[in-house]
Amino acid sequence: MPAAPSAPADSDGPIFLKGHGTENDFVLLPDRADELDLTENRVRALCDRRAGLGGDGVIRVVPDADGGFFMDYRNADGSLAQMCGNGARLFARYMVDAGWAAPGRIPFRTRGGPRVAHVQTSGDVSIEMGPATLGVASRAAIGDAAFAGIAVDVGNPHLVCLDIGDRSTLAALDLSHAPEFDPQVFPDGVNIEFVTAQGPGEVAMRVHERGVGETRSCGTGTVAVAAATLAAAGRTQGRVLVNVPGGQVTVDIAPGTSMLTGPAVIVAQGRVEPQFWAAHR
Ligand SMILES: N[C@@H](CCC[C@H](N)C(=O)O)C(=O)O
Repeated sequence: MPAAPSAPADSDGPIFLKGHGTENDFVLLPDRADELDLTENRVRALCDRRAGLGGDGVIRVVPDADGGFFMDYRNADGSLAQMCGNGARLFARYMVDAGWAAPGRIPFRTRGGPRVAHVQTSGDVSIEMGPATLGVASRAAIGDAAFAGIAVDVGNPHLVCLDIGDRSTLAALDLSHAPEFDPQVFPDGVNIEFVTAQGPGEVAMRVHERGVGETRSCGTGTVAVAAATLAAAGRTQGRVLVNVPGGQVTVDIAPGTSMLTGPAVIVAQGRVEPQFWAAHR
């Protein structure tokens, strides 16, 4: 179980934890005193997979003045995002394991609005993700190949491309570069999911994340995909199992809200070296 760290002094180099949710991996920075100066440069340095700790993003875990908690999520390129579903599970797992919150129902804030985690002493974590709102039809392109998609807002922006072919077509997509998208529909960039059906209530997807690149999972993306999958079948609620390269999550869509359930794994903890922290100010 992770220890509840004492207040990190910015000059000492902060306490960190490393973990993942379905292999979408993050550096957690517990910041009980809300004093860490988390610059874009520091986020990029921590997420660097060769010269840093490595991660798809950084999450600062911060208490709120009202006794609640704030998930300060940053993408690996240093940009801010409204919400991160896999990261939220890890954030909530940390708070329970470290004794910041009692097991059970844990409300918290994100830039995308309030959310609620459901965490027990062990096992999967569920996050009430709010509404997944379907928007306009749009397109993604990878080289000469175009894919019809639909915009879905899960607090952050997604472009879900359903029925792109079979599993081998999905596996063959080149996501080493960002797919093209319509900047008029997505002026702030977009996370793009490519999806194939796998049977009743089950799909497989790959994702290219805004501010990161291809990741092995995206929690908000799985919720967007579940909502789009159900809508394509004329449904507004139901359960969808979503297979991602890093594992499987369960998404329950209901009118006006959604629930994401999956693993949250803390792998290690330590302290960032003061020299590293100072060098990337
Ligand atoms: N991996 C996340 C999503 C992180 C934010 C995203 N890259 C964005 O910029 O919107 C998830 O699990 O939801």
